[in-house]
Amino acid sequence: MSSPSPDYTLYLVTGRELLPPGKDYYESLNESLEGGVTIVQIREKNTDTREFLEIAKRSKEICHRYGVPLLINDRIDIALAMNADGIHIGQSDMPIEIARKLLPAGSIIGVSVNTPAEAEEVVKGGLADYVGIGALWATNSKKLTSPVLGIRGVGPILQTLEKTSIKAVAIGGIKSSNLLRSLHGAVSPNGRALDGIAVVSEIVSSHQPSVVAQRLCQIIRASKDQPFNLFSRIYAEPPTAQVLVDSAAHLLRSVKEYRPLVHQITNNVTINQLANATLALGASPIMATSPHEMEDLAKIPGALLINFGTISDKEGMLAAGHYANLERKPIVFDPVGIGATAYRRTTANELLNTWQAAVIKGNAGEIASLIGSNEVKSHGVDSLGSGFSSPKEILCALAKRERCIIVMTGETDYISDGNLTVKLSNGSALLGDITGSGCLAGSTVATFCGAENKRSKRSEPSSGEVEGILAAGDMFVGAIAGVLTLTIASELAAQRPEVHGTGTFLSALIDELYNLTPEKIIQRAKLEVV
Ligand SMILES: Cc1ncc(COP(=O)(O)OP(=O)(O)O)c(N)n1
Ligand SMILES: Cc1nc(C(=O)O)sc1CCOP(=O)(O)O
Ligand SMILES: [Mg+2]
Repeated sequence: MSSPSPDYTLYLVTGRELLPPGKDYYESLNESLEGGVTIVQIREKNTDTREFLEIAKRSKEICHRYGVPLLINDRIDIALAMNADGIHIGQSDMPIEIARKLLPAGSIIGVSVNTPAEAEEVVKGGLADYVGIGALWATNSKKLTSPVLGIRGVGPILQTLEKTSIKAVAIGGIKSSNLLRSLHGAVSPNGRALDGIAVVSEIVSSHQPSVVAQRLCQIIRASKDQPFNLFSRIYAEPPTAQVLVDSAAHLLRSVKEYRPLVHQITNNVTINQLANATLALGASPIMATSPHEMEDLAKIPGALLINFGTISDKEGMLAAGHYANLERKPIVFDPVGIGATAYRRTTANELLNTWQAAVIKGNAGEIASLIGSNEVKSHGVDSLGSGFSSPKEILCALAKRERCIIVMTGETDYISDGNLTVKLSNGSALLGDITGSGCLAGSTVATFCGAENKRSKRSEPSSGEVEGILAAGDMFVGAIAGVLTLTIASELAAQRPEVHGTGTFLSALIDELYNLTPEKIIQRAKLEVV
């Protein structure tokens, strides 16, 4: 019977050159294992064979005290000489066919991959136990010969493994600070996630490797326990339209109770409108853009809206999103006009590669550009035509790929978390005649996501439960609430006798947001689960 597959959860690759001054290597290894490291690879790039062999033998003794397998990097001779549990080889190392022949049956063999094609080769060969996918982020611990993948580069590689038993770890620049982002985003479109994370410097360079290892393990195990979509609360059974409307309507009370700070990096066309809409709902807007204050700002409870209408603050957007993920604040991303220019598309990719959005909101043209569909065209920041023939299919696919809630605004609005999709039919035609109605939707969605985040953290869950979630709370309901409040307020505004055009409509709209109540939302909401 073949030996059980190793636990790849927390994969330590050693690097003695990175030890803190005075820290003994064997002590550090022992503490790392105490902290929860589940598999170890000895990586010695500039060590004489005799010394490497000695280190490998002693390391194996220590690892086996914890029942942890010990692998050797590159050097099959060393692995054979000290009867290692396996080896890790890269694309330019000993071919796996020869390694498999030389090593005892049952040895663990891992292969580095940087592209789906390399992963497909591994799958075709059928000889590897796992792949090391890297480099995920930039790293100083190895001179890279292949491009840094970024989060969005891992999914397609995992997709090639979907129907196999080959395990996968990611490696390269993974720290406690980007671990949740890495775990959440590194998933194939069909939900195949990583089996573990490989680190060198985050553990080796620490004076307290057991503390670091323990925390990394806690986060990795918690995120493995989380359902596919880490944002929307997984319902015992699919909620009815009425349950969703009631939840969304009553979230208005949380906005007024918690007055969440809604940090909005937006464009100079609509900034004043968005700030007033946020205030009208009872929340507190801050429109800061400097990257230098994002770390502090992210600590203040609430949510972050990133609307790249004028993309004049990219550095601020990158920093704000990074710290919002760290502080587990929901991020609403509005890729305004993404279909209009190549620069917008590459910037959106860069932003989404750096941080994980809780909600992505766009019109049909922007959604089409994000998912790479030609069915709907963009015209500048607007969308052309009557929309998708199957909006639910498009939104579910995008939600699964981006691992977040997708909001598509238009004459009819759609919201999906990849499993559940709702259609919302409220709204006055005058919304389409004023500037920034789409931007307003992003702002109201961020306002309610911020309130929901605050509400759901009211009773701090056990740390394990929060660890695995990037932004606590039901962002699906937050998104529904944001769209419903804006569209229902627009209907009420359009009916007011003093409204004779877009100018009076806009001020009436802010008034109606100010006077909105849960009852009005429940009474007027036109929402159906599709
Ligand atoms: C787990 C894991 N993944 C990738 C690597 C890199 O291996 P390789 O490409 O052979 O590069 P070197 O480590 O040999 O420089 C790894 N070692 N471990
Ligand atoms: C050993 C190794 N292999 C990589 C790859 O991309 O294959 S990146 C890497 C070094 C990872 O070190 P750190 O965790 O300190 O960034
Ligand atoms: Mg190698």
